[in-house]
Amino acid sequence: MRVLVTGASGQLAHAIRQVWSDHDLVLPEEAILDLSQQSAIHSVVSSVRPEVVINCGAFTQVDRCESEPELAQEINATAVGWLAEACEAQKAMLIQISTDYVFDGTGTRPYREDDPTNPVSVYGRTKLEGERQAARCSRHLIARTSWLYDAWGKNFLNTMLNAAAQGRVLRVVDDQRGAPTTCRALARQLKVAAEQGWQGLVNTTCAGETTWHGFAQAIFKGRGIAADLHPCTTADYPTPAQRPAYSVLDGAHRRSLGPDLMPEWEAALREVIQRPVL
Ligand SMILES: NC(=O)C1=CN([C@@H]2O[C@H](COP(=O)(O)OP(=O)(O)OC[C@H]3O[C@@H](n4cnc5c(N)ncnc54)[C@H](OP(=O)(O)O)[C@@H]3O)[C@@H](O)[C@H]2O)C=CC1
Ligand SMILES: Cc1cn([C@H]2C[C@H](O)[C@@H](COP(=O)(O)OP(=O)(O)O[C@H]3O[C@@H](C)C(=O)[C@@H](O)[C@H]3O)O2)c(=O)[nH]c1=O
Repeated sequence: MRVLVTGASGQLAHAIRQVWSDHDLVLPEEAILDLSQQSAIHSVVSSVRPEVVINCGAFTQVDRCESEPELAQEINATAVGWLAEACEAQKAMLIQISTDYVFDGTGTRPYREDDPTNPVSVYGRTKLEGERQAARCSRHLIARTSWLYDAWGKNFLNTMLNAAAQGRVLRVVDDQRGAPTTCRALARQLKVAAEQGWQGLVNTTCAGETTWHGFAQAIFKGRGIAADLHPCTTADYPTPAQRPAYSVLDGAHRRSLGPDLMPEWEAALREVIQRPVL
C-alpha cells in the first residue's frame, strides 16, 4: 500500500517507518507537510495519492497546550478536518491517533469506545475534536492509545532516564492510572488494522495498568538503575494541565476485530530495554 505519514519527526512516525517498511511509505518533513497549512495538506495528499494516511502529527505538549490553545486547536483538530477532506477526495483511508486524555478519569473500570468523553485539558479537548474531524472521512480508523513511549523520542521513559542520569531526586505521581504503550506495538497493530481494513473507533493500548510511579519503578528496575525515586500525589506535583486520574482503555472491541498484537505493558517495556533499536 502507498502510505503517507504526517508528523514524520515524532516517536510514533519513527516506529511506523521501521515496522511498515514492506509498504510504500512517504514521510514528508514538516517543511513540506506543515499541518497548519491547508494548501500543503491538499497538495501533498493529491500528489502522493496514498491509499492510507496515518496522522502522527500533533501538538503533544500537554502543559503547553494550556497556554497555546489556538495552536493546539489548529494542529490537533482543524488540520485533521483538512486531512479528512483531502483523504475523502482521494478515497484514502485516514488513520487518526487519539488519546486516553479525552476522558476525565472519574471512571472505575476500563473505558470502552462508547463511554462518554469529558476531557479536562486543552490537549484532550482538541484531540477529541480531532476525532470528530477524522470521522468526516468515510474510510477512517481512530485509534485511541495512551502513555506512548519507546527507546527513542521525547517521552516519559527518556525523561526518567535523563533525570536519573543527572542524579536528580524524582517525585512521581502514584495516583494517576493508565497503560504505558510502546510505539512499536501500536505500529504493529495499526499495520494489521490497515491491511484488514478496520474502521471506526478502536482502543489500542498495551494490556494491564499501572501508575506513572509504577511505570518509573519498572523502567529503573528493568535498566538496573538505583534511582532516587519517590511516590507523590497529583496535588504534590502541580502542572498547568489537569490529567485524568484513571484512563485505562478497554481492548475488548479491538480483540473482536482481529489479531491482538498489543502485549502486556511489562512485556512491552522489556522488549524496549532488550532491543532499543528496531
Ligand atoms: N505521546 C503520547 O503519550 C500519546 C500520543 N498520542 C497521539 O499519538 C500521535 C503521535 O504522538 P507522538 O509520536 O507521541 O508525538 P510526538 O510529539 O513525538 O510527534 C508529533 C509530531 O508532530 C509534529 N508536528 C507538530 N506540529 C506540526 C505541524 N504543524 N506540521 C507537521 N508536524 C507537526 C511534531 O513536530 P515538532 O516536534 O517539531 O513540533 C512531532 O514530530 C499524536 O496524535 C498524539 O496526540 C496519543 C496518546 C498518547
Ligand atoms: C516528569 C514528571 C512527571 N510527573 C507526572 C506529571 C504527569 O501527571 C505524569 C506524566 O507526565 P508527562 O508530562 O511526562 O506525561 P503527559 O504529557 O501527561 O503524557 C501524556 O501525553 C499525551 C500526549 C497523551 O496523549 C497521554 O496519553 C499521555 O501520555 O507524571 C511526575 O509526577 N514527576 C515527574 O518528574
